[in-house]
Amino acid sequence: MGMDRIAGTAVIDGKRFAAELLEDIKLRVESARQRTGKVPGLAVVLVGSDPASAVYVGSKHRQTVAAGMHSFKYELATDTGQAELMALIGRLNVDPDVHGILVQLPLPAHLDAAAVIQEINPDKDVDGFHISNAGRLSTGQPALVPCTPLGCLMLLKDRLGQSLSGLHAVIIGKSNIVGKPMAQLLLAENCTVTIAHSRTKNTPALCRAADILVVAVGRPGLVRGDWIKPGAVVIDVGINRIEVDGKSRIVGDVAFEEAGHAAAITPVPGGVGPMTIACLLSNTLTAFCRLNAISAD
Ligand SMILES: Nc1nc2c(c(=O)[nH]1)N[C@@H](CN(C=O)c1ccc(C(=O)N[C@@H](CCC(=O)O)C(=O)O)cc1)CN2
Repeated sequence: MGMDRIAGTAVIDGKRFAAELLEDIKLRVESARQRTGKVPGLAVVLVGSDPASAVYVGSKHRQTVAAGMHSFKYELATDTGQAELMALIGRLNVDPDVHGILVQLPLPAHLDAAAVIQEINPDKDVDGFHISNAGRLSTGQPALVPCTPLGCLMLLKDRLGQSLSGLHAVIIGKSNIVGKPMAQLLLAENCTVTIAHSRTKNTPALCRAADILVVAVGRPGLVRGDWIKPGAVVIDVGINRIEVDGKSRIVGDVAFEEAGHAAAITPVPGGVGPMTIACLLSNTLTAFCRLNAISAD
């Protein structure tokens, strides 16, 4: 995978990696279609009018179609009730043309997001958020894995070679959709894993010992340059929208311009974000193949 450099640091081109992955997925979708006569279908449910969510759902729809899959988009009003949303999921669970289901997060505050996630058939849970998939991941069983951590792992393995064994990985953030599954994935790679969070007292010191640093907090520029161990690989999951000179831009959780002594770092935008969507399509193909009892190759 191609990488540019800032000073001595390689910039990990997640956008390019994701594009290459999507080309591979497109070929595998066509192979699956030839073998089964069916096309993988992804259902995306958007509730409300959050602008960022609308951008991401639009991108998921376009890339699903570009990969040769069927995309089913459901746009529900902000005041949609819990029962109505649960009923839609129930219909999608048994729809033979739907192999992947996701409900875009965050949901409006009146909705019980945990219950919504639990309503999804685990075999169609292409976000990998269902308790069944989270439990399978934590116990080393085959599971649908959350898209962002899966994409981060792909970038790390591409950068560090296929073995991460023995490396010290520090993850800042303990969310169910990134931090916790990221820790499980790196533990499965035989990393020594530390999870730091808002109550951790010595986060900068922990980071300075990290060979791999994954930051998933949602605070712009939280990680300063002197938190980064020389030669470390930094994965910035942050997507923070800020105003600079009256213009809106997206920045990560790491002070990118201070990370010159890292061996490599993902940019924001153009790093982890595109991998999230590529891994969603990979998960949808995986779910399709399992539901149709064929190999994913
Ligand atoms: N049901 C889910 N909801 C959310 C998830 C998820 O995995 N499943 N993750 C995030 C949002 N997200 C996907 O939904 C996502 C975020 C960012 C990107 C991305 O490509 N970002 C670009 C910049 C795009 C922009 O201009 O904002 C980049 O980083 O280069 C893709 C998907 C929360 N919700």
